[in-house]
Amino acid sequence: MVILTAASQPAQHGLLKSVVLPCLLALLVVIIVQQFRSWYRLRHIPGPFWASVSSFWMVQKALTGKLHEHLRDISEEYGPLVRIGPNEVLSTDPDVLRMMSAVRSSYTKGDFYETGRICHGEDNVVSQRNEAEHKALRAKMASAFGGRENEGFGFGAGIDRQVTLFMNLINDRYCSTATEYRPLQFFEKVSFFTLDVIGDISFGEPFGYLSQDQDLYRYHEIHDSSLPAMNIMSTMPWLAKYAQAWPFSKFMPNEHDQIGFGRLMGFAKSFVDRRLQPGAKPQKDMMQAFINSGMTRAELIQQVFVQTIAGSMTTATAISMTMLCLITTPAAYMALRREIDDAADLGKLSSPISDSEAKRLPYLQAVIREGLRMYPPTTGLGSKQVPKGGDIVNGCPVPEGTQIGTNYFGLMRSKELWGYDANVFRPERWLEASEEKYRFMASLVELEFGFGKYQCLGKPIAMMELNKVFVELLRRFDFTIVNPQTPIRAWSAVFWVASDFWLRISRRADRQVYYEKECTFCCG
Ligand code: HEM
Repeated sequence: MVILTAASQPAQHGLLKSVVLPCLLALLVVIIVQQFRSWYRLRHIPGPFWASVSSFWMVQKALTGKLHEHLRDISEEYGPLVRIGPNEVLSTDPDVLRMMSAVRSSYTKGDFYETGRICHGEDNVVSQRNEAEHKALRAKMASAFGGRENEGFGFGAGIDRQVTLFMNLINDRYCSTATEYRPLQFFEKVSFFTLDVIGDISFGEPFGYLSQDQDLYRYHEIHDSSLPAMNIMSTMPWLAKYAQAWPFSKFMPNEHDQIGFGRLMGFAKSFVDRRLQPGAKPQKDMMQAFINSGMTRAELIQQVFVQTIAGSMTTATAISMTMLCLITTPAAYMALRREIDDAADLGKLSSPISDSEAKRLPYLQAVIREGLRMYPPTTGLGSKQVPKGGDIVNGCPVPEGTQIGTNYFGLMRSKELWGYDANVFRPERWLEASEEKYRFMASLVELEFGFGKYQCLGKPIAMMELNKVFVELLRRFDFTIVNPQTPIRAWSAVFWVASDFWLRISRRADRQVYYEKECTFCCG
């Protein structure tokens, strides 16, 4: 036995020397050549060295939850076109962003959008990278997002119902007094509101977050805990393909789960099947408009996910972060409250305020735009792919296949575009601007919703929610931050993940009129 082992050692050595080592060496050479070629392709685009040779630079920054800040810093250091990965560059030039997404642009959605696929093998409007199919799908969705389909149905009515429920929830459960302390985690309740708006206008009834006042199916908990993985995949989108394939797909949410995204899948399938049943009564909601425009069962199911995920946390972020800015900027807070009170005293405000009334309040409009500017709700790169033949961007040749991403946070905090006080929440900047400058600034903030052929379809819905919610909050309540040293915990992972935004809320002593109504919650 001993003799045999000893005899086999030289043979093993020989095998190692003649086959394994040369193979390893060849592999190493291939990797080095590949790395060199990938570095060489974009060598002329400035950026941090480690980012030019490996994706780990971005992964490491993403893991800090502050990728948006790191990207802003390097844009300031290197200019409008920066290399952030072996095949990835970052643009914070608004003209380049518009050019890439323009309706006739030959740029396409980049690898980043692989992470927008929710079910293995099924694309949705976000993840669909085939231009013709994306265009066809958007066309089918247009009438529903226009809000005009189905007589008597519009987004306004649904948002009004949910805004009223939201105000009632605060009034009945979370108003503190001298003898009672009832703090509220504002971000959580706002996301209950935005989810129920989506349920109401899309599926004909709210999910029930506001009426039950709890994180149904642990949706938020699971949403928040799944974002870090999505964040990493968004910096290395090829990972998404593996994560969605066997055996990893076994660990993905599935429709039989009782909680989280899996629960949403189960809901989506059974909801769509109910609506497609022969003889099902047509409803007055977006889903009906999707059905009427000929969307297939698979497309409808995917749309339930997109609607719920894309439409809820984004708007919840815009509302929460703007409230944070308002409460911590007393001059702005009081100016907005004065505008609301004056309009109410003159009988110019319905309850809830209508969209057109809100558009006539200049300070409110300034606050909404300034809030969006301070904290753009999406922080993902949203990379687009350079078309065949390459392109010249900011004077730099960029070869075909390169991924050009953006960072709205960097764009909105650019001192070059916004001035030396770009980091300050100052709604007055909108009122001081000339008409031309206002239009320019507004067009920059609108970029946060994407542009052209990829522009956010839900923008009118989000804007209507923003137009209503601040007025209804400020006309009724006073707000105090519970933890002045850390008012909120927020980090970015494609979207924002926020928690611990604790507020003490009390009824305004000088405006009693809104409380003379039935209590919806505690009194049943
Ligand atoms: C403040 C709130 C919101 C912001 C900032 C926002 C932002 C965005 C952005 C940046 C995109 C991607 C653009 C691109 O790919 O270049 C997008 C796409 C999309 N959003 Fe929104 N969104 C918001 C609210 C909503 C709402 C409320 C809904 C639906 C009810 C919605 C539905 C969609 C859909 C369906 C797409 C895919 C469009 C496509 O790929 O053609 N969004 N949004």
